[in-house]
Amino acid sequence: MTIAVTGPLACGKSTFVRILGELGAETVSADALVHDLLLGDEKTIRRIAGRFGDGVRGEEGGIDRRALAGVVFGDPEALKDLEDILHPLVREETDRRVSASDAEVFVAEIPLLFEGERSGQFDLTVAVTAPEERRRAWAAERGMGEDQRRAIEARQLPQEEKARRADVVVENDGDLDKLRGQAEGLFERFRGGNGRREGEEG
Ligand SMILES: CC(C)(COP(=O)(O)OP(=O)(O)OC[C@H]1O[C@@H](n2cnc3c(N)ncnc32)[C@H](O)[C@@H]1O)[C@@H](O)C(=O)NCCC(=O)NCCS
Ligand SMILES: Nc1ncnc2c1ncn2[C@@H]1O[C@H](COP(=O)(O)OP(=O)(O)OP(=O)(O)O)[C@@H](O)[C@H]1O
Repeated sequence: MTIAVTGPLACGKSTFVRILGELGAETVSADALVHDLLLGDEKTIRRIAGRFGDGVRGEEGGIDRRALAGVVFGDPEALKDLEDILHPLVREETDRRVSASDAEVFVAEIPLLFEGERSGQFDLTVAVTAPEERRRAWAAERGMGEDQRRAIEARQLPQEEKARRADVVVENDGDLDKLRGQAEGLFERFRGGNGRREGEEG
């Protein structure tokens, strides 16, 4: 069974997917694939430095993500150019991993799942949501400025809309033990190939 997990900025998607991985799912993250490309894929690094200048190069030869974030979050045209470079590569690698997998449960974390119209490729879609003030606090904790947070949110559908489109909604409104319990409950359903239960919240 293939499952796509999405959700807004700092809602706990990666944590939820990590728990599913610990329970036995094979997992992939679009954000992590991007980070790998920016760290070590020479061709991609050259294209991005060519478009955005050597100021976005890091000291170790890869791209400095913080510098690049400063350039693209807040400039929709620049962000689109970056997405045009990265999204086809991320899509290709995700598809390759799904096809190569023989795992009973395969989980892909895709922040722009519904914005990119990719949801039909998966057996089931899950949206993780969290109270807004909590998401803001988590974003601030990781050093993200208000302007950057707003720019990212402007590029994404509101979390209510993501939740409306998803087959299953996981409300991350408690502690980590609660989230683990939610993941365990869903994983048991996924394993039976029985994730889709219309209208029910996870
Ligand atoms: C700008 C970059 C270098 C910043 O890296 P950094 O490590 O600082 O942030 P990170 O990648 O963790 O992203 C922070 C948050 O923004 C979200 N986000 C990232 N890119 C986008 C985007 N194009 N549109 C909307 N949200 C985005 C992420 O899902 C995450 O929630 C990086 O996010 C990037 O290259 N983004 C463009 C590629 C992309 O669209 N990625 C989204 C998944 S494919
Ligand atoms: N239920 C929870 N209780 C306590 N902390 C949590 C909970 N869920 C997530 N967190 C913490 O909140 C932060 C954000 O979570 P996480 O990185 O999983 O979110 P994300 O949606 O993947 O973020 P991003 O949008 O940056 O990719 C992390 O520090 C994580 O440990």
